[in-house]
Formats: sequence, structure tokens, C-alpha cells
Amino acid sequence: VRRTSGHQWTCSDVTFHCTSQRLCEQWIHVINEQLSFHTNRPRSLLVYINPYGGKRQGRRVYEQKVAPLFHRAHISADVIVTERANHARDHLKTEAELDKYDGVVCVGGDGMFSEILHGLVTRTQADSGVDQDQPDAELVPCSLHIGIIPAGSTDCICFATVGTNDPVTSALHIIVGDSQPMDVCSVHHNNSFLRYSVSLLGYGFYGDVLSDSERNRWQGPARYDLSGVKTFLSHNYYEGTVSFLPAESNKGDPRDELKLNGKPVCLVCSQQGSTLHAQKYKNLQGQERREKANELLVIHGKFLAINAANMSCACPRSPKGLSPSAHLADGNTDLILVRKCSRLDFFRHLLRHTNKDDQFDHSFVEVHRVRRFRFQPRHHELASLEDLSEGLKKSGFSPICVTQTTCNYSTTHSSWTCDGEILPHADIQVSVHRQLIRLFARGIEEEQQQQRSVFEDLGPHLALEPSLHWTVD
Ligand SMILES: CCCCCCCCCCCCC/C=C/[C@@H](O)[C@H](COP(=O)(O)O)NC(=O)CCCCC
Ligand SMILES: Nc1ncnc2c1ncn2[C@@H]1O[C@H](COP(=O)(O)OP(=O)(O)O)[C@@H](O)[C@H]1O
Ligand SMILES: [Ca+2]
Repeated sequence: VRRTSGHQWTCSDVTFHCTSQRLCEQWIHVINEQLSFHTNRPRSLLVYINPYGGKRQGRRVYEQKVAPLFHRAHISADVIVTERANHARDHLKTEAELDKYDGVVCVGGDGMFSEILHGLVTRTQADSGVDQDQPDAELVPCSLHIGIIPAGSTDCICFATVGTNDPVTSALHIIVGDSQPMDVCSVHHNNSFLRYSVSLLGYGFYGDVLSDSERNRWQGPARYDLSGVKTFLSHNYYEGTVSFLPAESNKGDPRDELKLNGKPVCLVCSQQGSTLHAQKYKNLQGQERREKANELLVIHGKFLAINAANMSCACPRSPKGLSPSAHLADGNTDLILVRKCSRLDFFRHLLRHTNKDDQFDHSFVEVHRVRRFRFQPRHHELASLEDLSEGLKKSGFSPICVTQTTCNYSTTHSSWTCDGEILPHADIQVSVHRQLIRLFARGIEEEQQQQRSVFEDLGPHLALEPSLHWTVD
């Protein structure tokens, strides 16, 4: 494996020249033996392909770019091309013989990943007798790793855990057996389970974009641009109450400039992080400790967007993501509240998702790292009445704003987008489950890490004797 630019990996060949046939056979034997010590590397995978994701290239991408690499790496793969939505989820939940596999691979976008996530997590809880309807249930982590071959529209989960949306790079991360733990949010409504989420839970702006874009799915990835512009012009805001349990103090702040975000050595995501915290925590006395651990903060307001980013949500549209310092595996999600503001201010904020400026540095934006939160929309009728009187006061606004204010009367509720799927309820409770799943990935590598050979990362097993004469093509 060779690293190229922009976090991409390619396959590279190494040719060994030996002085005799016997020596050559010895080397082949030793190399195969050493490779067999790499128990992390998968040998058998279950692959689901969504043929309709993104630009409908999933099948071609798998057959032409990924299957030949799996074959070379002696990985066997059982492939299922899905025939309907939720085919992969249902198969994983009830039928799949999971004992036969070292991992599950999805070829598609975030929606397809979400199917695999639901299939595996639900199956694991059912097998372990855990009731996922209980919001405070302690969920059992999944034993199988998940690999993502990006072939969807946004592919944010792949981008934010690998650093690029390239099928060959993802296939190579699977082949070398990389492992990246990931937090999963559970979403409940009135104490009954709705969905799991790993990337963005968005109410208001992003929820509206998703709801609108579903009607134009035939446009492929471009549907988000059209709906993005329409939703921005609508400038709808929504009233409600957000209550949340803040993260423990050692988990950093969403406005930190963290260099180790999501990396294997990241103290916040690793076990050391919890130990550091335990030490600090001991200093709090009994009663005070219990209060601090369960103190809910409550914020009431009118919001253009409420976003819970369980990871950075970096993607090609937003290379740093909605919350650049969010961790992949710290047990928290970053709750971003964008209050009602002018259209121009909201545009400035959105623009910062696409460049290096700090998107939280606005008076109308606040961000909190949280373990749990709840959102309750304001009661429909009350909100309509108040919006009506406010709309009249606003008659000095530009024509487009006046027209839209009229539209706001009927749109007091938005919808939540949950990794690109629309939730049926606005009143939700969300809890983060730390490191519930593991991906075949390693987080986005720093520049220095990228200079290293992937062989160095594989550790001492592949440190070949220097007496061998070899050339690299
Ligand atoms: C002035 C220009 C403003 C442009 C702002 C663009 C900011 C984009 C941030 C996107 C964050 C996306 C987080 C991930 C969401 C995906 O899970 C979801 C489904 O993905 P998939 O199944 O692969 O289609 N995608 C979206 O929600 C798309 C949002 C696009 C909003 C413009
Ligand atoms: N064979 C199929 N036919 C129709 N829909 C499917 C099929 N397989 C999966 N899906 C659904 O397609 C939706 C979008 O899939 P995804 O791969 O995320 O593509 P995109 O990124 O373009 O949204 C998901 O909700 C998934 O459940
Ligand atoms: Ca997290």
C-alpha cells in the first residue's frame, strides 16, 4: 500500500529478486506466515451493494475497483446487491449467518451505511437480550467491523473517518484491517426507539433540505444543491426547548483546535482519556459529584438550525465539517444551536462551513459538547399566533422576506434528518453510546503520519530482513 496525496492510498507492487529458487520459496513461505499473524486482517466479508445510491455506480465500483483487490488479498466476499430499501438491514437483522464473517461492507452512501448500522446494532441487542426501546439501556457493542466503499451522494461517514471518498483507499483500509471505534447516538420519541445516528442529526435548515431533496432523488447528488438554495431562501425558523447534559470537563470543547481528533492516539477517545478523568473526578465530593454528573441545562429559543454532530461531518461540500473538532469515539456529540438571525448573517455562517473560518464565531451561534439532549418543539398553535404578530411587525423587511414570513405561519415544525433519513417526530431524546461500533478505518491522518510507509504502521511482523535485495516498481 502506498500513500498518495489527499489521504488517498493506492496499491503498489514490490518485486523481490532472489539468487536461487529455494531462497525465493523460503521468502514466500515466511512472508505468508508473517501475514497470517495479522489477525486483524479480515478473511471473509459480507458485502451489500446499493445499486441506486449516488450516481448509481455502486455495482461497477465494487466489481471493477474493489473485488480485484479483495481477491489479491485472499479475502472471500459474499455479495448481495440490494433489491429494495431496507433489504440489507432486514437481512442483517434476521437471516445473515454472522459467525461466518470478519466484517460487513456497504457499498453506497450514508443512507446505506445507516441500514448496515441498524441491522448490526439491532441484531446484537436482540442476541444479548437488550431492549433498545429503553433510552438509558446500556447497548452491547457490535463484534463485526464495518467497511464503507463510498458510492453515495454525500458519503460523509467515509470522508470524516478516512479523509477522502475513494473506493480503492477504503478497500485498502479494509484489507489491512484498520480499526476505528465510533460513537452511536440512539434517538427515542416518548420512550420508544426511533433510529440510530452516527453523523448529523439536524433540525431546521438541514432537516428541511433533506425533506425537500427526497422529492428530487432522481437528480442524484445535485438534489442537495437545489434544495439547499430553496431552503436558504425560505429562511424558516422554529421555536422550541433544548435540554442537555454537558460532556465531562476533560472531553475538550467544540471550539478547541484539536490536532488529534479521532486518531488512535487521541487521549479523549482512548481509554487513557477515561483514566485521566477518573483521577480528576475523585476530587469531587459525594453529593456534589452526583449533581454535577446529572445537571441538565435548558435553552429555549427560535432556531434556524439545531445540529448534533457526532463526528466532524466533513465531506467534499464542507472539508472541515459542521464541527471540525468533534471526536469519533469520545461518547459525546456537538450540539450546535443557530438562533434566528438575518438571511445575510445565516449566509455568512453557512459559508464558513466551506472555508477555514470559525463557523461558531457568531453572536447567534452557540455550541455545546453533550452526552444527552432532548428537543421539544413549541406547541403548534401557540407558535403560529406569536409568529403572526411578529410577522406583522416585520413588514419593513425585503419583499422576499415578507413573502416568506407569511409562509412561516404554517411551518412551525421542521423535521429531523438523521444521517440523511427523515424522522417522523420532532420531539426527540438523544443519548450517545460510546464506541458501539468499529469501522475498517483509522481516522484522518496528520501530515507526518502520511509521510510514513504503511508497512511501518503494520508493526514488527513485516520488518523484513535487510539482507534481501528488492526493488520497488
Ligand atoms: C453558501 C454555501 C453553503 C453551503 C453549505 C454546505 C454545508 C454542507 C454540510 C454538509 C454536512 C453533511 C452531513 C452529512 C449528511 C449526510 O448523512 C446526508 C446523507 O448523505 P447521503 O446518504 O450520502 O446522501 N447528506 C446530507 O444531509 C446533505 C446535506 C447537504 C446540504 C447542502
Ligand atoms: N435496491 C434499492 N432500491 C431502492 N432503495 C434502496 C435500495 N438499496 C438501498 N436503498 C435505499 O436508498 C437510500 C439511499 O441510499 P444511499 O446509498 O445512501 O445513497 P445516497 O447517498 O444517494 O442517498 C437509502 O435510504 C437506502 O435505504
Ligand atoms: Ca463523538
